[in-house]
Amino acid sequence: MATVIEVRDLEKRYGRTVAVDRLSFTVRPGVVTGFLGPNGAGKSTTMRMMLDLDHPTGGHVRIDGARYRDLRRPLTKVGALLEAKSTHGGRRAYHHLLWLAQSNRLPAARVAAVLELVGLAGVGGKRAKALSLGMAQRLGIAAALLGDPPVLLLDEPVNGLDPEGVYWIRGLLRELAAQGRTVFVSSHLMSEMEQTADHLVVIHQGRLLADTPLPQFVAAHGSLEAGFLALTGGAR
Ligand SMILES: Nc1ncnc2c1ncn2[C@@H]1O[C@H](COP(=O)(O)OP(=O)(O)OP(=O)(O)O)[C@@H](O)[C@H]1O
Repeated sequence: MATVIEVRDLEKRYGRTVAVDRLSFTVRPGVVTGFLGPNGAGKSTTMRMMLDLDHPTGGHVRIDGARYRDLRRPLTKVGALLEAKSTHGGRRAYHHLLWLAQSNRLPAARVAAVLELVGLAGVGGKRAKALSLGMAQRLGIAAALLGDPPVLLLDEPVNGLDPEGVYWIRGLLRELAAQGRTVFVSSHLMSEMEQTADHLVVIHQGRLLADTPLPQFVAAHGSLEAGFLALTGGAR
């Protein structure tokens, strides 16, 4: 269950744009690690490279020493939420998950279990295009949990959730971490991170600004917001 993700000297250039600039950090099990940075900081690019969806121009990511693409049954090792609205619009929520389960040799019973877990038990028959953004986020989280993976990578999972949904996901992330999973969650919402994360990885313009336990970060800067603004130059 205890899986470590190592990001080493990771770099991604798009022409002259350096989206990710020699980034190194380690994501550890049993805690929620918040991946924080302003819009355009390079969070999504980093997460795509963690999942081998994008090729680094330098450095690498290892999940318990392996590249994502070399994992034998990826859904049972790493669950990910990137684009909540990437589901085929005409497909019903239940069938979307069933297709994922069957194509990954996961028991069909997991589908009902994860729909229940994310609070979508009543709407499994709805087509994806009929789901609100909040429901689509929940469906994406259900897909991430399908293989009962020790690692969860979630890109802005709070987007589109109402206050009840935000409260729910906070509890879910804490529970997943308490189970010993490695939980890596990106956000540009500081107040949300302050209430959810145990550990922070802060980036700006593709570079690492901080890699520290949240309480230490807050103690050093007064608040997460003050520290974040000071580090990213927003307070100037
Ligand atoms: N496919 C691409 N081609 C060119 N530039 C890109 C591409 N993808 C990302 N970028 C650039 O790389 C930088 C980092 O983008 P990225 O989407 O990773 O940031 P982010 O931290 O996830 O931002 P947000 O919070 O807005 O999603 C930005 O300058 C962006 O314009």
